[in-house]
Amino acid sequence: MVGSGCCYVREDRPDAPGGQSGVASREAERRRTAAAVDAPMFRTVRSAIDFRLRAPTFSGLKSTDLLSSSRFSAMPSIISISGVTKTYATGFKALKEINLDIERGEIFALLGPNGAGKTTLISIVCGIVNRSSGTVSVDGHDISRDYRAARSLIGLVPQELTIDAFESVWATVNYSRGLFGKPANHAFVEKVLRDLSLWDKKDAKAITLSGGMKRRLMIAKALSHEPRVLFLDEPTAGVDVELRQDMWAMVRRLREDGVTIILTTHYIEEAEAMADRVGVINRGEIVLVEDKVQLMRTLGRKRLLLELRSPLATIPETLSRYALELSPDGDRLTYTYDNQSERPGVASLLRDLETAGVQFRDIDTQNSSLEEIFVNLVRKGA
Ligand SMILES: Nc1ncnc2c1ncn2[C@@H]1O[C@H](COP(=O)(O)OP(=O)(O)OP(=O)(O)O)[C@@H](O)[C@H]1O
Repeated sequence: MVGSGCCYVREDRPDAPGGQSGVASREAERRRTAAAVDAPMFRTVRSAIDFRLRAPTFSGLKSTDLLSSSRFSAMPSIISISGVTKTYATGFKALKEINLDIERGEIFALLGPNGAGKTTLISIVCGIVNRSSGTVSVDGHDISRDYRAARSLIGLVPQELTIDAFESVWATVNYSRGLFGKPANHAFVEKVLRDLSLWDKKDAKAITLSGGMKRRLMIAKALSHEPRVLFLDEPTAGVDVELRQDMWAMVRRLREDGVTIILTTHYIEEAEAMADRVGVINRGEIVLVEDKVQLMRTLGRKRLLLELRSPLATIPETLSRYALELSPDGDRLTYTYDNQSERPGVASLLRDLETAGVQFRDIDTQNSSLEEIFVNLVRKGA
């Protein structure tokens, strides 16, 4: 998970043994943040902003599919990641030559199994982790040479809660805005709190908020300095279904306001519900970047379910070319086919069923979910 960022450093809790007072704690956070924002550039690298779509090729897709899949390709990318690698001090290669462009105004879901490198990649873009090689730019600002400008465009919502328990909602968000050197703007902060349904809690101390409200407060904090890009690391981990849907709606509203959103999630349904594009990372490599709708069309499978009038003991020999599955009770036949497959079609199956004397009382089709596609991709790359 994304760890504590430069502006989300873990605060010393006043209630912790030996903890600081709220004021001292805020002062410590201010100093740490200022130090991080002023930190000398990690390394000077030549900016290599490349506005071409650089989706990696995937065996199941034609390059034309990839090129045509981007609804945003006419606009310059807001984040451009080029040849980024990361080798940790242990010698572990967490990222291997990552090339990825995030398009302006999109919701991009970065999916991958545990340890795939999602957090490492996000942390590099946010300037929390140093890359070993490669370049990253945010809206044209190189994250090394132009760190302040790049960082000020980014809001980061880490998975861990990093809020001062004894501070009010109002103070938390206004203070966070100040950390980025932005002048006070109470009207803006009010709008953020209203949009996140936190306005009636503005005077409440963070400790009195529910888990879901705390999570929304983290988002308000991340939005306080009016970033153009919002990173959400597992935004709905441990959040109930109703709140999850509220958060999805909120993220969509942010996108309508022109904020680009990059989200990591283990809930594939979340990516399916929200993302414009999906990137899959596995073992430090991006194995796929694709428009979600296109992905589901191209890699998705369909299933034809036939409820039989009378159970079958075995599948008739004349139907063997269809690779049908018979349910254990013999009541149902399932025919799975790729959307783009050259296998015999449904019409010929229905004809052959009739010839074989197999009658059915109901028929249904199902599309495979993004989850199935994801599991297949990760398994292939394993
Ligand atoms: N500081 C570190 N030193 C050495 N290895 C690290 C360090 N941080 C992360 N790694 C390793 O790098 C790999 C990628 O970790 P990362 O946290 O980026 O994965 P992730 O995709 O975010 O995983 P998860 O979904 O579990 O959060 C993992 O194998 C992890 O153990």
